[in-house]
Amino acid sequence: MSKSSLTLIAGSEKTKHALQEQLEQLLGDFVHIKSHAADEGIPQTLEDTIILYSSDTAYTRTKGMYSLNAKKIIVGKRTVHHEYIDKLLRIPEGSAVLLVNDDDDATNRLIESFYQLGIDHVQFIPFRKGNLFYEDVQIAVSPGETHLCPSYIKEVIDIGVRLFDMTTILEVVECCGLNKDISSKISERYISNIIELQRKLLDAERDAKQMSEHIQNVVGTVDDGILVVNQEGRITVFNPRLAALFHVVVQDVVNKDIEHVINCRDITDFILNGKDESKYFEIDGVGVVIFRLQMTKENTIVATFKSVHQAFEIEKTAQREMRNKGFHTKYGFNDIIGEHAVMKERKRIAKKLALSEHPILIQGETGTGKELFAHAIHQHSLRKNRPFLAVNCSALTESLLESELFGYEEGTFTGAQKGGKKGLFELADNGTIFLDEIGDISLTVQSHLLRVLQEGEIRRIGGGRIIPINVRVITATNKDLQGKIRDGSFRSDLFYRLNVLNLCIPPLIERRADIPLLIKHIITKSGKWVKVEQNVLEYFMQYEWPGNIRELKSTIDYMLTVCEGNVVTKRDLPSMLGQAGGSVASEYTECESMLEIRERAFILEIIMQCNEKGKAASRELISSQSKESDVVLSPQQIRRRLDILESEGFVVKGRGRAGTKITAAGMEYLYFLKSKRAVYS
Ligand SMILES: Nc1ncnc2c1ncn2[C@@H]1O[C@H](COP(=O)(O)OP(=O)(O)OP(=O)(O)O)[C@@H](O)[C@H]1O
Repeated sequence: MSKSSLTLIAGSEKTKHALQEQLEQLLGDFVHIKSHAADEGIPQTLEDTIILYSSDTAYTRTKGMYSLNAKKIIVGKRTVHHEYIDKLLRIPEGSAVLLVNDDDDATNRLIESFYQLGIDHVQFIPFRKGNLFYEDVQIAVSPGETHLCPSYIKEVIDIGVRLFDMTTILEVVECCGLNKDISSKISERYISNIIELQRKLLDAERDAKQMSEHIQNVVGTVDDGILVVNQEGRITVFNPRLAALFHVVVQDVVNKDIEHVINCRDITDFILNGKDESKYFEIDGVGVVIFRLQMTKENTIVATFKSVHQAFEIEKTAQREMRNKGFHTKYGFNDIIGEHAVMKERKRIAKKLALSEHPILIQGETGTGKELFAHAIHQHSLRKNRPFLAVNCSALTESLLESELFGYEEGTFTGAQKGGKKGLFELADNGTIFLDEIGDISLTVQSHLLRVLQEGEIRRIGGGRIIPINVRVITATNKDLQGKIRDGSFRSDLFYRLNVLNLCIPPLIERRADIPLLIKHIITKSGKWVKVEQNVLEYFMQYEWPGNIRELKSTIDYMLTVCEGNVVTKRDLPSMLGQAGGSVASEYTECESMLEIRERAFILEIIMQCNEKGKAASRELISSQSKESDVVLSPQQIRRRLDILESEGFVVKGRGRAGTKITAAGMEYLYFLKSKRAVYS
């Protein structure tokens, strides 16, 4: 079959090329195509099977210029090149868009065809020659006539030459008398171009989806709660951390109105309309600071929820750094929780005592916070920038305590450090020394200490050199010192030296109203976002707390470790609560001494902390941490103790680098040891 023939007549050369290319691509295999542009001049005689005009304008502009002999004349209809539709759809909704073409009629027709194509999210304004300013217009669109655009317009989208639409192509196919197979092949070619665009759009959509999933995953790993709301107050981002805080499921809250999800007016008001950058809130007893950021360009608000615990952690790291450089206090009066009138009064008095230079004796039951007060007093004193050194007198043997306190000269005893060692009194010079459990020191150490206090100078063990010292002494005990004086185990002259100022800390049962506050404080510091069931609280309010706040703290720590989900229930109570001072000890092998209790508790505590962080608890790690505590243990000593703990079923030792793990029985035992330690006397 011989090829049909077609002549294309276009207005401009540029249009001619673009349309010739389109026709070649679609019909070139079956139709012979020639083309002319009015710009270049058209032959006097045009003779062909089909004469195809690029547009109405091309037809009316050229029709008298030549003699015409054709079987069929077609005036083509054109539409936006599919590749540009995507660009047009990306113009922000509601924008005013100037449509620039070289002919007013063509401009109007183009606008009409845009609307018909469904590109109606913007408002098209027709360009008129001679009118160079269009108010509020920042974007222009032009089918290849961009040189006509007013120069102030920032963004010009060139949609290129528009191509023949499907109906024009089908009309040509019909006139050429091509068989069905060929005509369907041609329409498939036309459609495949559109499918290609669709594919690109799908690719872009998939990329965007992947990117959004990636961002979701990143947001999911962040330790802070993240919330984003759009201008209508609907939630667009709500990360899992936040879902845990509000006890909701992420999928259920995205796209919901923020006020339906967070039903605390103060919080939603702050997020939506707050003037400050950040604000503190309590959400189900958890202290958080919300930081808000208004993203004006995107019309969204981003709120980050930071746990107060993190702030504590940062502070702790900073304090650790400080301590590495010198010896500093860890706590101030603000760390002592207690709103009960007696506590308030004790804090007021302690602040006054802090400012004097005299020794202070702090008395109170075990775990009432005596050490905490000692720290706070130093921090409030004029010596606050000088060292603060604490020593637990009951944890050391007599000779070790002496050498720790007063130091020794080189060669004093086997194993003594080369060059001798400074004692804590020397190290604390111009600062404060805190002697905890002073009631437990031997008569020998008592007389040594008395001499130091009377003379204001020390002599290292094994040395003759006198070293003047300027140290303020704070002591603490849970023992009845007067009773000890009566039975001759404590020197009265030392007592009067130490007890110049006296502070008595009340036990927890005398200030039960502080229990909820303390619970909240302990949970917040643990970093867990959980709630405590009302009946647990009621139980806590009735319990005697012989180990005071230390016992309360270790009970809550235990419950936080074993509880499931976000609520601490009565099920999580340690089975031994209330029996700490009672007969339960018979369940476990009796510890020989307070030191053994401390050692076992220390080792188990470190293992539990490591396990919680997913780290391996090696002997070396436990040993190195022990150096910073009041139980110093070598890796060999730890090995022996771990063997015993394993034989008792409290730990499981891993091979190689796996480290040791605490068992559930071990956790209960740890709790028991802590409470035992608390009531031990
Ligand atoms: N008022 C309080 N506010 C917050 N935490 C407290 C308070 N009192 C005690 N604690 C916490 O309880 C635990 C025991 O406190 P501390 O060691 O100061 O007690 P203590 O009276 O010195 O005990 P002991 O007589 O056994 O040496 C610590 O973890 C401490 O931080």
